[in-house]
Amino acid sequence: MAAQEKGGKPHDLNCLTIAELAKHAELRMVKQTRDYYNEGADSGSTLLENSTAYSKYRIRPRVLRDMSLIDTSVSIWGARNSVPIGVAPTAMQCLAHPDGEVATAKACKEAGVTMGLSSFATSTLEDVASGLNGHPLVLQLYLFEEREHSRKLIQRAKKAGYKAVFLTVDTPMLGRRNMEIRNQFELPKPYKIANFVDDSTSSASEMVMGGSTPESVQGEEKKSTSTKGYYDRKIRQAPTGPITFHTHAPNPTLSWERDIGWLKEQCSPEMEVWVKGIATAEDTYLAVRHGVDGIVVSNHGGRQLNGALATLDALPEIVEAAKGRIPVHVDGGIRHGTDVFKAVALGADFVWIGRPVLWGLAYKGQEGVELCLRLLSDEFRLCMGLAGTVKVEDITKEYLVKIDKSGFISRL
Ligand SMILES: Cc1cc2nc3c(=O)[nH]c(=O)nc-3n(C[C@H](O)[C@H](O)[C@H](O)COP(=O)(O)O)c2cc1C
Ligand SMILES: CC(C)CC(=O)C(=O)O
Repeated sequence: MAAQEKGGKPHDLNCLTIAELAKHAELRMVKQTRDYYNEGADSGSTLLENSTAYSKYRIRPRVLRDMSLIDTSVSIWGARNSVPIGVAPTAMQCLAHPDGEVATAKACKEAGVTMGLSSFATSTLEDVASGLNGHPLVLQLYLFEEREHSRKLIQRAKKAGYKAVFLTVDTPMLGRRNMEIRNQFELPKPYKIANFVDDSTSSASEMVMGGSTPESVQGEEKKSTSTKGYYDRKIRQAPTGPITFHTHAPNPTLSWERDIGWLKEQCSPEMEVWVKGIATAEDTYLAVRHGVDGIVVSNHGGRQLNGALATLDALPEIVEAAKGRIPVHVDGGIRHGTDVFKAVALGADFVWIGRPVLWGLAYKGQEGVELCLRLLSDEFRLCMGLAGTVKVEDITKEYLVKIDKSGFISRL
């Protein structure tokens, strides 16, 4: 069902909001995928609070300003992004739709937004980049203990024209996701963790989750062809989380001192180095001191440390600590154009969207991702217009108030 929106693409009358998109997607995903995509760690309280934090703020709209020429775009990595919104890296998108990350990338190009590709994508980074003609892409990295895997991946990303790497720093071990454990998550055939399929240093193309017990580690041993060192590692990793993925396991040894310098050397000069998963002012100072190019305030969509602060609540101290020296992006719980406005008003330069994109992909492949991005972009544009802001730079904390539990309203 479709109706023509004035001057734009047709509305999908079955799906006018991200909440409706989530419902459509739910019907199209098998249980294992739905649980993997939608779950948070432990009780899911951080997952929930990432979204509800937005309702603590209300907008102070200004009126009688000429709103006929609104510019929602921002500059990022030398290109114009149509809105301050990017697609966050999320693993294994072929679970949502057979076209997976390639469809997401095409939708991003169509919408004029940047895409983040997960290291654990089910499409190769080259397939995702091909045909995008320089449209900005960033590669999310898990820096493995075996540096060779990461080094190769970085070289490939440089060659394919990726603009930056996002080192994920909130995952020294995997958060506890109980539904994954219960479902004994397994990446179904024929899908592969595509970036490592041809990696001769390991056999990292299969993935099993849900194995936090020594028994399930043993279970996977039967499926694997890897070396003894690999099993040693898995056994060492096993009690720390519900996920095991061959030699490419979460790396508990990551540190500012040893790893950031190494990563910068590997990426320089073609790609910037960002860290994704910053949640405090203290780590923001360290990020600046270690020369990273930017940070993403993130708690991994509530999938890692449950009980961590909602990202919107963490944002102000981080913006203050960064003092404009490096860009500050944020993700987590963004489901409305007004959420994007509020995050920008609190000092974020840019926001990233995770699950809604997966829902779009599950709903209608590339078309569904385009729909997701269009809904958020249209809502953001409308919010800017109704709040009285013509350019993204106009959106400041002057446009927000905070409302506490008893209804007390304070200016920021
Ligand atoms: C299914 C799923 C897979 C994810 N995979 C990765 C990943 O491979 N690497 C990473 O850094 N973050 C990953 N994330 C976290 C996202 O990049 C992002 O931080 C989070 O989804 C933002 O929250 P939102 O889903 O509420 O928008 C994943 C999130 C989901 C939901
Ligand atoms: C393969 C996983 C480690 C991907 C991830 O980051 C996630 O599921 O949150």
